[in-house]
Amino acid sequence: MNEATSPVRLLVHGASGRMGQALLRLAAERDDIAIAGAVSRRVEARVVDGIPHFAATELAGVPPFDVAIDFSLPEAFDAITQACVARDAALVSGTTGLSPGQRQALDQAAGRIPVLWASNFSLGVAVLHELVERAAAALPGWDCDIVEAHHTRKLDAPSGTALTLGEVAARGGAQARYASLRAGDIVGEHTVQFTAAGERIELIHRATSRDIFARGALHAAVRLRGRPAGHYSLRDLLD
Ligand SMILES: NC(=O)C1=CN([C@@H]2O[C@H](COP(=O)(O)OP(=O)(O)OC[C@H]3O[C@@H](n4cnc5c(N)ncnc54)[C@H](OP(=O)(O)O)[C@@H]3O)[C@@H](O)[C@H]2O)C=CC1
Ligand SMILES: O=C(O)C1=N[C@H](C(=O)O)C[C@H](O)C1
Repeated sequence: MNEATSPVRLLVHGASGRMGQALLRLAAERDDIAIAGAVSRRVEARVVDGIPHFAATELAGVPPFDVAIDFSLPEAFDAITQACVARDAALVSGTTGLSPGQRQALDQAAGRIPVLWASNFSLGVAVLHELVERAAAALPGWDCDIVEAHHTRKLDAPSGTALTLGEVAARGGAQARYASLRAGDIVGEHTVQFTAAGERIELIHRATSRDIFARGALHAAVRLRGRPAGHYSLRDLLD
């Protein structure tokens, strides 16, 4: 079996989390992915459903892997980036709340390995980017406000998606303001609102399942394996 036909050996970083659990469940349904290992801050069981689990402190000792998918926390991000560079493996990350220094480190890593970081792995948000840029360019002088709502366990605000939408609006000439709501178990909602005297446009994306993010990340991982070093976007890897 050559690399093109063998399953992608995947390391899931942040495995015990909400996203990590969705990734493990959905990866198990695919025959083009083999889970090489699962990493969390702490481990309670060494092997779960045949998958070896490792604590963050054991990252250097994980089995060989082709791609790591990281949905963890900013404080865990440097270690997985370095581990991917050390193993010459690709990195797919959705961790939000990264510092400017961490974004720079990601750019440096992209000089050595294939890297894809996205604040949102859903197809709907990718399309929302295009709509927001067009609306911002077509509505000079209108107020642009980005309102995001998430579950109460989310640590960063504004959300990574909101900040990216703000960057997209800026490309169209709008300067966005942000508002954040934390309530219940909301998976993730983003409203981009353009307002002028007497009228208003609202562009809304509502995620109701984390599976959409996990599927997007798994899709990216399969398509990133074996590519040259560089910084890739979801668009680069779409079918
Ligand atoms: N880009 C996107 O599409 C999406 C991005 N996200 C982002 O993904 C990240 C994770 O979200 P979510 O799954 O809800 O978070 P959780 O809090 O549910 O999970 C965090 C995970 O990171 C692990 N972790 C914490 N510290 C370390 C460490 N030092 N080393 C290794 N692992 C560590 C935790 O392990 P332990 O349980 O042992 O503490 C846990 O497995 C967030 O930044 C969130 O904003 C979320 C959804 C979609
Ligand atoms: O933490 C989450 O849950 C989410 N985080 C991402 C973000 O910060 O934009 C994506 C999604 O909205 C869910």
